[in-house]
Amino acid sequence: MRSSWADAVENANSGSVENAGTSGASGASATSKSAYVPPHLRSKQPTAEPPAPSHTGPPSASDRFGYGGASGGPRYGVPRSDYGRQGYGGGGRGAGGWGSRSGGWSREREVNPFGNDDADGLAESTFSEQENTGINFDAYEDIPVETSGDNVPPPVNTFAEIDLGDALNLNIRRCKYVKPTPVQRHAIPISLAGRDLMACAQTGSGKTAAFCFPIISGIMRGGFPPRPRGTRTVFPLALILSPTRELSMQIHEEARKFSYQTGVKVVVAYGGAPINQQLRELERGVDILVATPGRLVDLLERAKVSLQMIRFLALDEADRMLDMGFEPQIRKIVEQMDMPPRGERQTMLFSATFPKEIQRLASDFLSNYIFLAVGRVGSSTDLIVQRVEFVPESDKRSHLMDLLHAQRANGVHGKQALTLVFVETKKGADALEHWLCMNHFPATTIHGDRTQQERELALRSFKSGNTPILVATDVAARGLDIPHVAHVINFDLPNDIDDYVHRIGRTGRAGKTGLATAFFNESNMSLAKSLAELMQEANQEVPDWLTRYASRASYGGGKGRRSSGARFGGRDYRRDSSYNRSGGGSDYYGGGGYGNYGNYGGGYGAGATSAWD
Ligand SMILES: Nc1ncnc2c1ncn2[C@@H]1O[C@H](COP(=O)(O)OP(=O)(O)OP(=O)(O)O)[C@@H](O)[C@H]1O
Repeated sequence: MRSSWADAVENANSGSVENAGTSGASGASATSKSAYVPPHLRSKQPTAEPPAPSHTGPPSASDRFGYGGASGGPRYGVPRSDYGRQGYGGGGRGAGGWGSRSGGWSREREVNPFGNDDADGLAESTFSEQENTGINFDAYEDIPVETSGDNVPPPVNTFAEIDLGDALNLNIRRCKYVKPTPVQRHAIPISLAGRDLMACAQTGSGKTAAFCFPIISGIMRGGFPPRPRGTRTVFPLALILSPTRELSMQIHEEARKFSYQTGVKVVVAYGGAPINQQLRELERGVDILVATPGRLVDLLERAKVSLQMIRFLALDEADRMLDMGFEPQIRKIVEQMDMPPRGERQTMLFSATFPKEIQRLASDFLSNYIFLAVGRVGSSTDLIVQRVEFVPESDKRSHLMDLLHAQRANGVHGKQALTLVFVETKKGADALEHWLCMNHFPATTIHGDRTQQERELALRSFKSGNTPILVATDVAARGLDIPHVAHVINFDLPNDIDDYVHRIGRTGRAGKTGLATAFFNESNMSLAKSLAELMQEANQEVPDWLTRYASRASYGGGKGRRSSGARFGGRDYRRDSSYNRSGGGSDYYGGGGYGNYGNYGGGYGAGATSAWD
């Protein structure tokens, strides 16, 4: 087990903030956590006013930041010619904040997403070598990093090396981020240089900030162009898409922290919540729109949102977004509406897993991109101890009970540690929750058949520890950053090894350690080989019986979802000769086309989208 950057951050902060590195969606401070109200329940702007900002206004695009020359490239230099046709009011707000937007958001009214932090004290200090030397990043020194593409910008070691701007730097400090994580070290300079990026890095390694920082900084750097007047359509400058409502909410919360007092306005839109509230929020002004695909398509079809001013497009969990369930919607949003084409916008794709077939598909959306893999593509972090136990179907409940009893006995003051239990079906989730509650284990569920309000309530109750057991379907498998999840139990294993990687990645985040237990039986044979390989790669103890199952050739490969050998490639598909024979389309090593896309089996059947979105 390694210690790492998050532990080191805590040390550097002298333990003053518990679990500073895992503040995540629920807030960088306890104050922001308790003040949280889910977006769909916000019926009006909060009345509580934050203290007036100590500085006078948002940065000017031209004079505030010392961005080196054409790092943003010609993409954002001049407003596109069609802006003039829309009846723009001319003045706009220039590089100004929301105060100058008619009927809009003013920075003075911006709710402090950090709660009552010591902003003034933080403002006085700057990043310094001294702070960073206290951090043990050695654990990551040997992490394999692969980059490919033309003229890859070099990585940085500190935030101070990159000019993200004063306001954003202050927010980074408020988040207690002392030093960039490995993926941030590489991805941020690449994105700041204006390059398209396909980035793969392990779960919990800070990918959200890796795409948010360049977007926020890029918007500030490029200035806030005037938007059309006389229309209720809104024109965001950046779009961040994610597969689940809860993940979109979390990214929104994070992005709001990062963009606090920068003048950049972040709005979220997702399904299952009243659209009118989201429309009102959008009409108050939006620079960065975080959305789930289904709700966005709805907004686009109603002409409430136009994508014609998009400069930045980020797909979080990009492989999931381009898998069968979402790909048509993503294609519609990116290619068939009014979004500037690739090459004109900057596109960033992030995930912990990136099967080569999906890489090929994703390359349709990218232009002369850089591929970045921090750690092996699709690998799990070795901060998570993985255990696999052979448990026949009929014994699963009693086995779970044993685990939970043991955990409770070992817990502080007999308290149950936060435990996330993954099951395959929504019905199975409800049944298990009921059974757990009957047996005096407080549990709740999150799955696609629950109302959005129930889902959010369940998540809050779990995060707070009031209901320390969350039974979930794959809707909670990706991206959710829940501090203190001690144990992930795969009560039912998924069909696909990448889903397993994401599920167990709900623990062992931000450098913290975690435990993952899987119940394996005959129904999981198709996963044996890839599971054994994954565990081996993450230096885990592989039980002999699993090795034996894995060695049986007939069980290899895993339900045809992945072409064999693709998984642990850990590399850019453009370098793989077998993927280049079809030729055409790609702007690097040939490639193009849809490869094995039609072969995708398992995973998410038709109709899954609505449950996710
Ligand atoms: N530079 C940093 N220093 C300390 N903590 C950080 C830093 N960057 C991010 N974090 C924290 O690490 C945690 C994980 O980050 P994040 O949710 O972005 O991971 P991720 O790579 O997107 O994970 P996943 O693959 O599961 O989506 C968060 O709590 C975040 O606040």
